[in-house]
Amino acid sequence: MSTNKEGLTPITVITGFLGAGKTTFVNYILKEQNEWKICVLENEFGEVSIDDGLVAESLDAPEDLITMDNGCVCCSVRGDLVRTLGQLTKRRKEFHAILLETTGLADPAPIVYTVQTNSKMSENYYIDSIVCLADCKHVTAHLDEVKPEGNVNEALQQVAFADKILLNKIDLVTPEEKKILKDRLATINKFATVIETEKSRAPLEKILGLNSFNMESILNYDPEFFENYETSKHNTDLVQSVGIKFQGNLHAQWFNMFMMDLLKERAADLYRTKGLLSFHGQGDTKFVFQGVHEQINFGPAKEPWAKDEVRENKFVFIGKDLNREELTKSLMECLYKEEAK
Ligand SMILES: Nc1nc2c(ncn2[C@@H]2O[C@H](COP(=O)(O)OP(=O)(O)OP(=O)(O)O)[C@@H](O)[C@H]2O)c(=O)[nH]1
Repeated sequence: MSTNKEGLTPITVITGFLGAGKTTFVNYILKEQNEWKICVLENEFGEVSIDDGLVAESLDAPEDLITMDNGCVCCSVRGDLVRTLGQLTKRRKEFHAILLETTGLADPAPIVYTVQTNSKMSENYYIDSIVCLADCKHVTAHLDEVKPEGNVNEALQQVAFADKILLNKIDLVTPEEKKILKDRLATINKFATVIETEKSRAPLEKILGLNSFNMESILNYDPEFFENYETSKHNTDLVQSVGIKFQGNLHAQWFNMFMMDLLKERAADLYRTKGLLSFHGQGDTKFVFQGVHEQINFGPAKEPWAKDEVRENKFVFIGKDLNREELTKSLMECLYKEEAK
């Protein structure tokens, strides 16, 4: 490993707004980087956890994935993150690197603050890099969002604090749109290295083990950083997460119609949708559903339903003004019923 912090364990903090490609990036690293033993800390915004299952499929050992589920890591940073990294101290020398995947609504500032100022953290770990995934198609709208007084714009903070910005999903924009976006990002953060990616596939020699985290550029962005970030300043109440779980097989056509109608009306408000689904007539195939606003990916999971696994459909909707009862009712109506043949 090329690091000047011998003896400490490097942490790569992976940030970026909801659906930008963070989990795709973690999975890509786990597949590409075969020589390193990597520990993944996963923190997901959403009442029902789906990403941990998708990351676990790429790991050799299940104990190398630690899920932090006591809320958003930047809000509970002194609790969950400090405790998790504290417990990991005993095992940390087993690992070449730690990947910390934050939620799409996390402000990286309190995380940086804690690792830099908490002696138990700084005696064992250091931040190697803050990598921000930026979804070329949607990041501008999130950067433009005006937040109520006293609340940070998380998308802006994520870009501002990064030393690497992965301009992801370049397949979804024109060269002109990409140029405008690059110029915009440079007005927020002119220090970060920008790497264009599709499916988060950045050359890893440009990402890992470079000790590229730069406190100076952060202080340049926010000279009062150490006074400002003892507590988190984002408000997750502005965005709702509705998690729904139920057993049974879905009717493919009814579910498709439900999703199409929902997106037609609510794509702008629906930041993120995720699901693990069981369909009638599809045998043991487990389906994964991934949506970012109007952009939907749908297909079979890598692993089918296991023999003794309960076939529970799981959905997460993250966005504004979501109605839990309505969503639950509409989804339950998509269940296949014998008499509906
Ligand atoms: N078209 C396109 N889709 C992509 C690209 N990269 C990732 N995706 C898709 O975008 C969706 C979201 O990707 P994730 O990796 O789950 O995003 P995330 O940032 O982890 O999402 P959250 O954890 O919910 O914040 C998935 O359906 C991915 O397959 C890309 O370069 N192009």
